[in-house]
Amino acid sequence: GHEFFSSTDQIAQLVEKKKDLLMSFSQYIDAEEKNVEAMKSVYLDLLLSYSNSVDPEEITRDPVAAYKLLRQLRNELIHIIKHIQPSFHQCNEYQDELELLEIPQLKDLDGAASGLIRLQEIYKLYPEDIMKEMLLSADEAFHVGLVAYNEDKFQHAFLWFWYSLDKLTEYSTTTEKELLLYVISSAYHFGSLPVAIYFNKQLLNLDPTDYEIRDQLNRLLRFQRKSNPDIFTLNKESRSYEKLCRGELDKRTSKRQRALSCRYSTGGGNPRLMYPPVKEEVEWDEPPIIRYHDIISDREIEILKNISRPLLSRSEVYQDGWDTASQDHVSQRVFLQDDPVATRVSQRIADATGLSMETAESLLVQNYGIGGRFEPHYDALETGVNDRIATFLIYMSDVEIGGATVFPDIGVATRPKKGSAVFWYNLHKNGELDLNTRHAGCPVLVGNKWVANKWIHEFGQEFKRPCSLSEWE
Ligand SMILES: O=C(O)CCC(=O)C(=O)O
Ligand SMILES: [Fe+2]
Repeated sequence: GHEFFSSTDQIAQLVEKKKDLLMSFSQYIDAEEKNVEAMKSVYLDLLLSYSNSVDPEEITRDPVAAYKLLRQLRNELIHIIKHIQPSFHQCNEYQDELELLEIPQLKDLDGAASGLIRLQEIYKLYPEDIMKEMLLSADEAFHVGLVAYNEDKFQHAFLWFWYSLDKLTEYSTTTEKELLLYVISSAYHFGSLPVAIYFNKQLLNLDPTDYEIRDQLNRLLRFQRKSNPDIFTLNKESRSYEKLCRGELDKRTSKRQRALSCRYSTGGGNPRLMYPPVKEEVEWDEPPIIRYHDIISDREIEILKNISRPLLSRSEVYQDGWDTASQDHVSQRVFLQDDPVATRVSQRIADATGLSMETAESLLVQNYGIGGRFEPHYDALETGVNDRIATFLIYMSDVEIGGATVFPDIGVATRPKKGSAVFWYNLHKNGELDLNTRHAGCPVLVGNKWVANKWIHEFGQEFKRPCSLSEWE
């Protein structure tokens, strides 16, 4: 290396070097200045779009708008980070903030698209029906189509690709050729050769010299069968769970329901219920499903939601020996421990049901996602000892469309009503699982769904709900 003190010429050269460096320095400043200008304009754009935006809770009522917002936010956040990352080393304070900032991942977008597809299946909706309030762009619809395609839901995929084709503009990232290829493949997969052939001809028109596409067309023509299946029969399988979610099949419209009652209860003279008494409504008789109206105030709900918000995490179900996030249960939840409002609510549940909360689980607050749902299940864990004897399910929001709690085996659907709760026993008096208590949370079509569960256990109820050896109770 250089040794500067032993030669004066080396010192002289250093002066030259300083001149070069100053030059580079000045160029660097120019570049930084340009960068700052660019950042300022990006910043102003983003700021403008932020101040223009409406209440996010209002947007997420509509699943399509929620999907769009999630995509847009992901892109914008990436954009911001790309701009400020190079300056990391200069501003240490931002480093922490950036690391804390969690950006939606691609799997979030896929999950959101999957939610839209599930809504379509259950509520029998075409893309146009589900986009009543908000339209998707060609690229957005293409992505939803791809997710459906990867889930082997080719009819839905077809409809989204077809829609996307219609919405294509010069600004779209996806191309007509790519879309047509997917349209053809989807039609082929759900068994409609005439449709596949029709679109293959259209594709060939784009470039009549494309041999691969001509080959594919010839192959399809050879395959062509006489049958002409109806491509518009969406989701033929109609499980009673899904029918109930759509509001079909609810047995309670019958005479049997009219015989059900509504009353004010003071819990057998419980002083805490004398004023105000709880409003009890029998939603179903066998097994009894009781609705308690005005069991929690709007203010209490706001408090519970606010403490839960930062703590929510993806619900997991026990599967193959692991707790895993599942497509069957798209929501986020948190058990609230040691919270004064939760404790007050717990006391009210004890008063209303006459059961002990000593062995109950902490209050579980849940918020559902896009197409959020909970597929049919039992709340009882079938542990044999100290199982979940009963469920107290509090509705912390109204849901405009969808989101009912349904009991497919008895044909009952209970609608969310803010401030009310439904209560039922999961176990017979002999401790056996009551098979009629299988239930599900329907996908939310429009609205935000918040619920809170209190799972009450067997221990401590011996004198409050006497056991019985009878098989019928
Ligand atoms: O959200 C609902 O309606 C049902 C929730 C549920 O069944 C549960 O959390 O166990
Ligand atoms: Fe449940």
